[in-house]
Amino acid sequence: MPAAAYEGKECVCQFKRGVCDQTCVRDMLDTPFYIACLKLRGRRCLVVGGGAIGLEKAEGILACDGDVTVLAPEVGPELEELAREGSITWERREYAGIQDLEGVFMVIACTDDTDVNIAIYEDAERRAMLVNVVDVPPLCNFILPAILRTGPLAIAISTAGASPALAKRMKREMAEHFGEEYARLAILLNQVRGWAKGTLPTYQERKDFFESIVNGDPDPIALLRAGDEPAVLDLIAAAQRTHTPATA
Ligand SMILES: C[C@@]1(CC(=O)O)c2cc3[nH]c(cc4nc(cc5[nH]c(cc(n2)[C@H]1CCC(=O)O)[C@@](C)(CC(=O)O)[C@@H]5CCC(=O)O)C(CC(=O)O)=C4CCC(=O)O)c(CCC(=O)O)c3CC(=O)O
Ligand SMILES: NC(=O)C1=CN([C@@H]2O[C@H](COP(=O)(O)OP(=O)(O)OC[C@H]3O[C@@H](n4cnc5c(N)ncnc54)[C@H](O)[C@@H]3O)[C@@H](O)[C@H]2O)C=CC1
Repeated sequence: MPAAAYEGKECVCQFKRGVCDQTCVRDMLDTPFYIACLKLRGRRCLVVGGGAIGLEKAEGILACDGDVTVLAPEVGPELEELAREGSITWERREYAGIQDLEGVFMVIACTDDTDVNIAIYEDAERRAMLVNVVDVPPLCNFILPAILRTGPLAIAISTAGASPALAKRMKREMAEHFGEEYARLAILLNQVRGWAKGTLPTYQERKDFFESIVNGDPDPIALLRAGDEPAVLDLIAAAQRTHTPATA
């Protein structure tokens, strides 16, 4: 929806309530986002709200080995099952204040109560921690991109909130271009990282080694696409021979 379409309408983000003045729409496109990959394994992540959106967020965090607590008086059957099997912790009550954020790395708020969502955002900001209130840009200090995952590869697409629908389309199109062969090549190259670090003394030499394979002739991606993994292993072995220092 073009920004002008918000004018004079009830505020979509519900933060300011009342009529939208487009502040958050403008702010988002003016915000340079710092893109990072978070390690959630073993970290406490709190999802407040246990509806369809809460489930989606809990599953996303679980897929990254985060330690998920869902805080909500009512949850859907899937979350109930995840709690029963011990995959998540369900605290069956309402959000009670900043003490609920103690020891928590990241909080995602998806209740259907705007006042609660605002309180969570403000408490989290007071603690300088990560907070995302789903679909409410002014109540997020990080936003979630659309992600295409294949093995160790993750391609994240953000439109800075301009159009999540477009991010989803781009994800589909990326999937057609970047298939399994890229993930396989990443894995094969990871297997020689130890060798490279132990054998090639400088960053420049390691860079030259990896780039000679990735951008090599024959093209390793084309070889993998043709199902010829042995040829890629040969390519890697040949690069190892070429790049090994004479004294090593
Ligand atoms: C800012 C952000 C904050 C955040 O939530 O993190 C945000 C905000 C808002 N989303 C809205 C709408 C929709 N969001 C989706 C879907 C996704 N939204 C996601 C992220 C983000 N959404 C962050 C920015 C991402 C970026 O950088 O582009 C994705 C990528 C990731 C995820 O959520 O995990 C996930 C796709 C995942 C996937 O499938 O891969 C769909 C489509 C659908 O539901 O299928 C629609 C309807 C179509 C449309 O609007 O485009 C609205 C208007 C609400 C309204 O109109 O009421 C707002 C608020 C506003 O615009 O004011
Ligand atoms: N369902 C959808 O497709 C979309 C929903 N949204 C928005 O995301 C939010 C969540 O959506 P749903 O999961 O569908 O909502 P829902 O109504 O199914 O779930 C709301 C959850 O919040 C919990 N909750 C309410 N007050 C609470 C409190 N004080 N403390 C802790 N938990 C509390 C409820 O117990 C429930 O588990 C809503 O604001 C909705 O407008 C946004 C985009 C799409």
